[in-house]
Amino acid sequence: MSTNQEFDCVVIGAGVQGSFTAYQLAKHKQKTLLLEQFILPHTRGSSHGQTRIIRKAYDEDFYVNMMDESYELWAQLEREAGVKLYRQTGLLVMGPEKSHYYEQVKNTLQRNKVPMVTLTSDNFNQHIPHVKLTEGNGAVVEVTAGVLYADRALKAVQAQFQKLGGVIRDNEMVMDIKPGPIVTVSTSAGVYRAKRVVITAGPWANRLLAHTGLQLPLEVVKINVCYWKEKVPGSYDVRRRFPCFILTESQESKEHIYGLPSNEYPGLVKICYHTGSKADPDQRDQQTDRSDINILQRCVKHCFPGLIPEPAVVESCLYTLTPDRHFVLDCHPTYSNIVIGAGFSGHGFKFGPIMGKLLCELSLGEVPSYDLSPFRIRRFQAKSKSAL
Ligand SMILES: Cc1cc2nc3c(=O)[nH]c(=O)nc-3n(C[C@H](O)[C@H](O)[C@H](O)COP(=O)(O)OP(=O)(O)OC[C@H]3O[C@@H](n4cnc5c(N)ncnc54)[C@H](O)[C@@H]3O)c2cc1C
Ligand SMILES: O=C(O)[C@@H]1CCCCN1
Repeated sequence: MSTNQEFDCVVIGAGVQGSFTAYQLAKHKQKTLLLEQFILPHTRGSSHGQTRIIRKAYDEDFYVNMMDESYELWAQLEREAGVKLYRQTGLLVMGPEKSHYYEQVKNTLQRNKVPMVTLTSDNFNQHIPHVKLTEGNGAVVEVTAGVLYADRALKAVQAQFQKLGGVIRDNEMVMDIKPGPIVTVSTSAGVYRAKRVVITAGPWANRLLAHTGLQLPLEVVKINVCYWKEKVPGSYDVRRRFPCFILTESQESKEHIYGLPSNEYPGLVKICYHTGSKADPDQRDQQTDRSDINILQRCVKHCFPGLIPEPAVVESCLYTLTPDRHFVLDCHPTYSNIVIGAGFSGHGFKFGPIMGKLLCELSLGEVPSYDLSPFRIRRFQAKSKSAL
């Protein structure tokens, strides 16, 4: 393909958000190019890995409402692609009974009539074996939550995008963006012109936005993705209906600790800490701080007696955090034909299908299907530096 072509839309970044956005644009008959700096599939950004949690257990109604449709869109992709992407496991949410966040999650689930079971200290271990419920903690199970097969999902949505006539060019880094009524996108291999551009560059978002004179208050942190060995094989196995879980906070940690049943690596349970240390996305593995792993070890020792409290495998991933941990879904404040999806703050994968739909709507100048006020750039007013 000549590298001097014109498109209706160029999407920059083939993570889960860019891939679903490109897929939605192609569904809307837009001649779309999806650009990715690395050879696909890769493990350098935020969307890689075998599994992610899908849930409605949030403290905000707007996330629960979006998740209603997101589940439907995940099922639609499963049908179109003929692959299984979702496995229901339930989600165990544990947290201090009286803490604001735990109470908010419980109330939001009840208010939105999300199927859930409230456990007590008396019946907890009948439902959830091999886990210790800390004194003073409450526990609810969100029934329809489960596991998304992340790598498989990326492959599926990118394949559907191509089947719809979409073009993916990977191993092609975007080096410059020249805004205008027709945007010029220069890459390591050529120059493209497009009526509209969507920037879904994950941890590299601010690098790209700099070409448009905009910086957002985003912080990139490295996540140590830890897997812990079962003392008795199968104790925490997805086939024994062990659920995903979130421990909202504890003595050891102010941030969530979360995990999934042993699945992708037989006999190993993925348990991570919901933040990490500041990292440069291109130097991720120079960041060697392991204080998060120490927090996880104390939690595993205290709450998961059936696991060896030393990670058997440690992989890594990146979060791009906004100050309020809500996403950025908006048009560029100066160039309305440049749309931004960024700052997914470690919890955006499950929303991929909805993010694709919303970023596509923004790009086409349509009224978004949901109220995007929690996600608009203006909320950072004092913080976003626009040189223009
Ligand atoms: C360990 C971990 C656990 C998580 N758990 C969950 C979970 O259980 N449930 C959930 O819903 N979410 C979860 N998340 C969050 C979720 O994975 C992310 O929010 C989501 O993947 C972000 O996707 P993205 O497309 O914005 O970013 P990315 O996947 O990073 O995609 C951005 C892409 O842009 C490309 N790019 C950047 N710059 C350029 C350029 N100049 N030219 C071309 N391409 C470029 C990058 O190479 C990358 O492929 C987790 C994240 C991590 C790290
Ligand atoms: O988005 C999620 O569901 C997971 C678990 C909770 C912390 C963020 N990542």
